[in-house]
Order: sequence, then C-alpha cells, then structure tokens
Amino acid sequence: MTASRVLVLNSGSSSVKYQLLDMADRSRLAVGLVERIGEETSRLAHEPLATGGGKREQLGPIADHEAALKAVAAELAADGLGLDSPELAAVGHRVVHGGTRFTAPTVIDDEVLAEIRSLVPLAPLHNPANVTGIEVARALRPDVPQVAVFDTAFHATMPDHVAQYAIDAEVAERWSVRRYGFHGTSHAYVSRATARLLGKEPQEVNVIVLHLGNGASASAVRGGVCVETSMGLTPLEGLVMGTRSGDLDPAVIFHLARVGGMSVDEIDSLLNKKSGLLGMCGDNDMREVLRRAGEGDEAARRAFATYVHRLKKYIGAYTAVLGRVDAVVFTAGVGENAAPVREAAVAGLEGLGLALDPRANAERSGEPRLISPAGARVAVAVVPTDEELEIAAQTYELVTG
Ligand SMILES: Nc1ncnc2c1ncn2[C@@H]1O[C@H](COP(=O)(O)OP(=O)(O)O)[C@@H](O)[C@H]1O
Ligand SMILES: CC(=O)OP(=O)(O)O
Ligand SMILES: [Mg+2]
Repeated sequence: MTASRVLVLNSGSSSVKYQLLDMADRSRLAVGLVERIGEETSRLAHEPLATGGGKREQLGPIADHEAALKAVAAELAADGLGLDSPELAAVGHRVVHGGTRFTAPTVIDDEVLAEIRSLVPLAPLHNPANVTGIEVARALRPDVPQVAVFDTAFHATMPDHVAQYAIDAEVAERWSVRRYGFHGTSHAYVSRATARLLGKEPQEVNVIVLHLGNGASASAVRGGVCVETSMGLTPLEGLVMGTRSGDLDPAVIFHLARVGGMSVDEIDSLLNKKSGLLGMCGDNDMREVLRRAGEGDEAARRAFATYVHRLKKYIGAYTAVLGRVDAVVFTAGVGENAAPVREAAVAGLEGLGLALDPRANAERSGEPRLISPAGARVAVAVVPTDEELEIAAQTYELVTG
C-alpha cells in the first residue's frame, strides 16, 4: 500500500484551516478550522468525514498557532487519522509570500524554511503563521515531506512592466519592491474551473477572477496565464477588504505620520487591521454589513458602496488589460455567497457586455454555475474556490511525480 494521504494546513493571521485528503480518490477524510487564535473565545471545529463521526467543537482560549496546531493534531489522532499514520504521504502548507525565489511548490528543508522566514517583513500577517505550521508539522513527522505551496506563485507570470512600481529602479531592486500578488492558488484553481464550466480549455479563455474573502483580490488570466492582479508587494493593495484598505494615495501615510503624529507601526496596523469594511462601518463581516445596510444604516450602506465601486473599477481595468473577456467569476466567502455584492458589482456594466440573470444570481448552490443570461457576450459565473484541494494536489504531485 502506498501512502496517499495529504494533510493541508492553511494558516492565516488568526486562524488555521486544515483538511486531510486521500489523494488516491481526492476524498476528504477530515476538515476543520481553528479561529480567533489568541483570543479568549477561540473555537476549534473538527469534522472527521471518514468516520462519519459528526462535527465536534471546542471552545475556549487557544493562545497561539503552535497550540492551535497541536490541538488539531490531537483531534485527528482521536479519530485514528493522526499524523503518526503510515498512510500520510506529505503535509502541504499554504505559504503566502514566496518572494521572487519560489514560483512552484517546493519541498521544505532548513534552507527553504529560512528563506520563508526571511520573507516575513513582506507578509507580516501571514508568513509567521505559515512558519509555525511548518515547524509544528515537521516536529511531529520529521520523516514525511513538508511542501510549501505559495500564494505568489501563480502571479510570477505577470510581465515585468506590470509587476514594476513606477519608482526609482535601484531602490526597487535593492529592497525587492515590486508587485507579487497573492491568493494565487485560488486564482489558478478558479480560472481553470471556469474554463471547464464554459466547456473550454484554460488556454482558450480570458477570465477576470474576483476572490472576495476576508482578504480580497482580482486577477486577469489570459489563456490560463496570470497577466495582472490587484495585490502588490504585500496583500494590502487593491480591493477593499474586511479589515484592509486596499488602494490609497501613499501620501495618506506621510500625512498621518507628519500631521497625525502616528508611528509607522500604528499606520501599518490601521491600514491592515482597522480599515476596509471594519474601518468604514465597524463590521468586517459582509453578512453584517448587508444586514445593517438593509435596515438603512448609513455607514454600512456607504461601506458597501465603496466596496462595490472598487470592484467595478477593477472589472473595467482588467477588461482593458485583457482586451477580450470570456468570463467574470466570483469566488471565496463573499463572492460565493453575497448575491447583492455580485448584483451591484455588475450593475451598469452592460457596455462591457456584462449582465446578470437575477434568478440565477439569487440561487444558492455549492456548484460552479453561470449567473449571466443565456447568450450574454461575457459570462458571469460563481465558482467555489478550493485552495486546500489545490494545495493537496500540487503537494501530492511533487512528492509522487
Ligand atoms: N452568506 C454570506 N453573505 C455575505 N458574506 C458572506 C457570507 N458567508 C460568508 N461571507 C463572507 O465571507 C468572508 C470570509 O470569506 P473566506 O473566503 O472564508 O475568507 P478567508 O479565507 O480569507 O478567511 C466573511 O468575512 C464573510 O463576510
Ligand atoms: C493573502 C491574503 O490576503 O490571504 P487571506 O485572504 O487568507 O487573508
Ligand atoms: Mg481565504
């Protein structure tokens, strides 16, 4: 019997999502989530699909990512799905920043881990958690390959003139200042799945992918190759997000420092953790924003309008970048679930060939589906992302291929 299980760890700044998959048939054996790590109200939700044991929940403080991962390992072990199993072929880690060095899945050794650690300043919210995940998994199973799958990898094909910021070239080179892009695993998976939905090969279609989760980014994918994306040096640029500002005039930072007396760290925290929907209206969860806006709450309505306006700008810009667009596709928590966001983002874009079928848009389903009217010039679609499956597939291919 060859080992065919892959454990995928997707560690975020305050959460860990995980899945144990059997890559022999791509089935999911266990899935779970630890959220609000570092708070009093941490929660671990675990579902051992293989045993049919039903969902289990643990409430109470989980201090840090190390504690979270150990709790996950204990849950898996309790179902006989532990990391000690001889069937475990590899652990796949989502690593957010791969810099210019990593553009493909990579088996992690000491040197690779050191390089991932050195990229922490470029993804301070994400890479430290990714490093902890690698350290904990490695300590538990030093004999099993640990593979890093990078959020930046899919965007490495962006042309230099797209990746370059219009700043002094020597300064940019010296400090690795360029646009990298993130959520690449999702953009890759979803753009391919969209081609399939259209009955085409990825090489045949041009797609605009809107990944709208807590973090949010857009990408322009021409014939399966990423040519532009909205996140930059770090996951702060681009769309309005749950707690991040996205695009702004860089002079806002000088102004807040010089006139507002804020430190660089305070401004960093303001723009990454206290901005976006949260900053504008006090709620970062789109469900709350929609509920409040529906009740006529002015701050929530304006936050929604700003969020949607930014999306429209990117759809227009990427239509120009691609020249011909076959599909605009919505994915991730907001993109898959929030029909009002999709409706408002596409409204008024008939000139670009975009329209929605209101009935199809209102339908709820976990399947990839079209929400544009039959015969529309540009398809509009909802395609659920599956970063964990994609990470598992890339990991398994690397260790067995
Ligand atoms: N039914 C829904 N309507 C609107 N927004 C939703 C809905 N379900 C989930 N979301 C949004 O999805 C977001 C999380 O998306 P997700 O892709 O899971 O994010 P991440 O992977 O970045 O943590 C939540 O902040 C929430 O606002
Ligand atoms: C890169 C990024 O923004 O990731 P997330 O959406 O998981 O925060
Ligand atoms: Mg996500």
